[in-house]
Amino acid sequence: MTNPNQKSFPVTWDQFHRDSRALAWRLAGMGTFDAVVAIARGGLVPAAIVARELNIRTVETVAVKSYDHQNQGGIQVLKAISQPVLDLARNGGKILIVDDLVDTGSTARVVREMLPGAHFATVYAKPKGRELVDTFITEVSQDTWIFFPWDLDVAYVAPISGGTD
Ligand SMILES: O=P(O)(O)OC[C@H]1O[C@H](OP(=O)(O)OP(=O)(O)O)[C@H](O)[C@@H]1O
Ligand SMILES: O=c1[nH]c(=O)c2nc[nH]c2[nH]1
Ligand SMILES: [Mg+2]
Repeated sequence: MTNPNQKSFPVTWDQFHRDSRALAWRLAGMGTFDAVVAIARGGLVPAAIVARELNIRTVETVAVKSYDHQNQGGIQVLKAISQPVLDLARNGGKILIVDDLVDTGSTARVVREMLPGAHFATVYAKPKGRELVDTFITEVSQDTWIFFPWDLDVAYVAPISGGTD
């Protein structure tokens, strides 16, 4: 569960939609993208929102897993980028890679190697990985854990004063 040494940054669906739209607005000023590559699973939601806003119809996925709960393990590529999208990139197509966040940058580093000329965008960024991202919306400190709406439920919370109700 939650690491007590970390700050917590819970994000609602509403806020995530707003922040993803803000990312789309920022990207809209950067020309036309020929395809979006979502880093599954976390990148699927912002990629769908950005693709809708920017009218990008070619949507590809790459599946990379680096965390079990909040523990980082080795990077595993579970699904590679399809050949037609790699060919598009090789022939000069403009590719947008989208993920929900960059933390240590391990995931970003691996996916960037697959598509060296692509534009890498995330909604949130932590300092260690920030340099690997071309465009992001909100930075949080390295000791913050971002809780995404798909990992949350509505639940009781104890009062700040420490009482029980
Ligand atoms: O910068 P890093 O330290 O690599 O961390 C960031 C990555 O970690 C999370 O994915 P995770 O591997 O947990 O898989 P998920 O997207 O399926 O939740 C998140 O969605 C990013 O892809
Ligand atoms: O839900 C998540 N929140 C985070 O802050 C994070 N960092 C890496 N992977 C993460 N997943
Ligand atoms: Mg991920």
